[in-house]
Amino acid sequence: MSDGQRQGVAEARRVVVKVGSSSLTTAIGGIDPERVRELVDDLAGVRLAGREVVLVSSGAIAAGLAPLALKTRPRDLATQQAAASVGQGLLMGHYTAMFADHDLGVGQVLLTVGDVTRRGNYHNAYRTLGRLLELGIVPIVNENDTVATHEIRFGDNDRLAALVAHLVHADALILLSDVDALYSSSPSKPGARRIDEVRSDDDLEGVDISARGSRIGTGGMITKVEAARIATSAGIPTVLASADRAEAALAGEPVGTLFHPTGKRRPTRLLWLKHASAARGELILDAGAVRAVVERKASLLPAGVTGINGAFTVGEPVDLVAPDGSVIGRGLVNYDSDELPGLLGRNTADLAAERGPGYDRTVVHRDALVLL
Ligand SMILES: Nc1ncnc2c1ncn2[C@@H]1O[C@H](COP(=O)(O)OP(=O)(O)O)[C@@H](O)[C@H]1O
Ligand SMILES: N[C@@H](CCC(=O)OP(=O)(O)O)C(=O)O
Repeated sequence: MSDGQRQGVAEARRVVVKVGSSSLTTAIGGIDPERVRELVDDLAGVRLAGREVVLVSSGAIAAGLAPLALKTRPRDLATQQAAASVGQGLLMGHYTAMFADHDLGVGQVLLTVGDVTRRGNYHNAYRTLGRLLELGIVPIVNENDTVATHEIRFGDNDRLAALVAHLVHADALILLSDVDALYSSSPSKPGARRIDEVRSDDDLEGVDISARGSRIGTGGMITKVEAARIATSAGIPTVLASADRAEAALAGEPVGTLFHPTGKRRPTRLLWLKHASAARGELILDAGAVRAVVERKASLLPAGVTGINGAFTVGEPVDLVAPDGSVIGRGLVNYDSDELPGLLGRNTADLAAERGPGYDRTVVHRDALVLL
């Protein structure tokens, strides 16, 4: 079974590979060209063997530190963004030159949460990545750090990579880091045990992933395990391995930790909605609306909404809240928050007769809604 999954990784036609800052930079920050070259050589080999590769690369902020004479990763968002702005170009410069040595072209794709939660932007991102792959280009994805604010940040590229893997219908996700596998506790602790395979959440019980990662990386092991859970829940096998074993991991050799698929592929946009979106507000439902949405999988109509919180516009994610305060789902709302108060509790036919045909629309359509 595990050999089968490794075989699946080896045969994956389309792979998303994520590499962390700590695997691309020197201990004091700044790009380490040798490490970038080793990675590029491995990925180019895979690409030239006919497989499609999407690289999700961190390292923009780390690469921008030295040129700005910063000794450590800045705490404030504006300076992080400035560092990312300087570093992203440097990083792409290295990738462009090094892939060109293999006669391969690269394309930069910078994404924000909104790009993958709003219907139009999401299709756009999907189309662009698909076209780049058709053209034989290696897309290099990062978060668009220079414009992302706290509210609209993914914050970590591990989760972004899992969502990109789902977006491009990847057959495997490879998370490369400075650690060679998942351990039962921080590998620096005595007695930490290597975990070769994770088949379900049960295998993660008692595993301590709380220790902070490298000084250069952001998420540590928490975001990697979360990314693996997102990808495997959507049917994508995931391997966590050391960056210097990229070739072996992609060849399906027994390196790192293999996370087995736990679920099946689901409509892509809804996965984004659940894992990548921060709710911009809340809709408070009455008991009948909760039953309709949860049991009958119906759309939410104005008649079942008793109140709203927050400020949001059409197409943004909102939480659906039951009368007892529990969040039952998340959906993309069809009205602006300032329009809704006058519509609450009203019947759609009456609203349409009174205000015009546009007012017979749902507040959240069932196709744009996930239950939590
Ligand atoms: N249970 C664990 N198993 C493996 N590594 C762990 C664990 N808990 C914490 N870590 C830490 O997570 C680090 C990787 O995270 P991070 O530095 O953010 O990497 P990256 O820059 O590749 O995203 C490892 O170097 C390790 O010290
Ligand atoms: N977008 C940021 C990376 C954020 C991040 O997740 O970093 P890491 O934990 O090193 O994968 C950058 O390029 O610096």
